[in-house]
Amino acid sequence: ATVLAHRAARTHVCEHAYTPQFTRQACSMAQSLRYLGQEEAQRIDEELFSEYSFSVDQLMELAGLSCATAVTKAYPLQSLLKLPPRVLVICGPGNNGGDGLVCARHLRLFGYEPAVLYPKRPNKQLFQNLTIQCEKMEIPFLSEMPEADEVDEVFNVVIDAIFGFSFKGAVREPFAAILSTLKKISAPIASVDIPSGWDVETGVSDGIQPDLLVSLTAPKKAASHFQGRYHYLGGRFVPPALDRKYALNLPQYPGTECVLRLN
Ligand SMILES: NC(=O)C1=CN([C@@H]2O[C@H](COP(=O)(O)OP(=O)(O)OC[C@H]3O[C@@H](n4cnc5c(N)ncnc54)[C@H](OP(=O)(O)O)[C@@H]3O)[C@@H](O)[C@H]2O)[C@@H](O)CC1
Ligand SMILES: [K+]
Repeated sequence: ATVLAHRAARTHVCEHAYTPQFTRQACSMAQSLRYLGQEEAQRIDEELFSEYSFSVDQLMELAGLSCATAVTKAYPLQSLLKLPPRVLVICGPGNNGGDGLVCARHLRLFGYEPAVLYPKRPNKQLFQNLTIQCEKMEIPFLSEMPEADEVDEVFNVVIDAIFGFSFKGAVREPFAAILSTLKKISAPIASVDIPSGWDVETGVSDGIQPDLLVSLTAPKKAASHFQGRYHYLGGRFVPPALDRKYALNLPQYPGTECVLRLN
């Protein structure tokens, strides 16, 4: 809780910060950005669809765009050492994987050269559409996970869109082998919503260690264990009433930005 309060104190935009009645610290503590448990994250997700009538496609598009934007800010094209500017996007079987496909498409539009690994594809129209969109953008799909040294040789960044807030239990194949390769690479890992393989609330001690984490809607509790350089908040689609109901205390995004750096 101390870590979270500290992070929030550093990042929260506080309208009372400069008035004499409130010290910056007291005000930030009262309005800390909340880190969500697994069930709460799933409930909010469900409510966005049922009560607020969003479609999955809509929110996934905004989530994936946030991820591509955060990647672009953390690893600008001109800073990349390996050319062409290839990034590997690994997509899992749920909506986190869908965010990854959207992210790949936007990264292509931003000038990167993404390649996608999508080993377990759900039989749903949404994911088929996202796959076709990537193919039409001339994004290659890999047939297998490259070895760790090959990843380091070819790719500047690896996007981890394997599991999100619905992950539970021990990792099953083929993702266990993929995650064990990711633990060996030195290229930076950018995780979408949760570092894959981490318990959504408690994290893990021996898991992958992403360099960038993009928390969508609001950070999940595991994010308090994140040790990487860049933590962004994305998914700028939360209606104010939902923010109030769950006391999310979402910070103000700057201007028209779709991401906000938390640390
Ligand atoms: N409101 C928001 O914030 C929005 C959130 N969005 C995104 O949605 C994400 C949540 O998506 P989600 O609910 O589809 O689940 P997700 O985490 O992708 O994985 C489920 C899949 O993983 C599998 N699986 C589970 N455990 C496993 C294991 N141990 N080992 C192996 N497999 C395992 C499981 O398989 P099953 O158990 O069904 O066999 C299932 O197929 C969220 O994090 C965010 O990125 C945006 O798109 C839109 C707005
Ligand atoms: K992930």
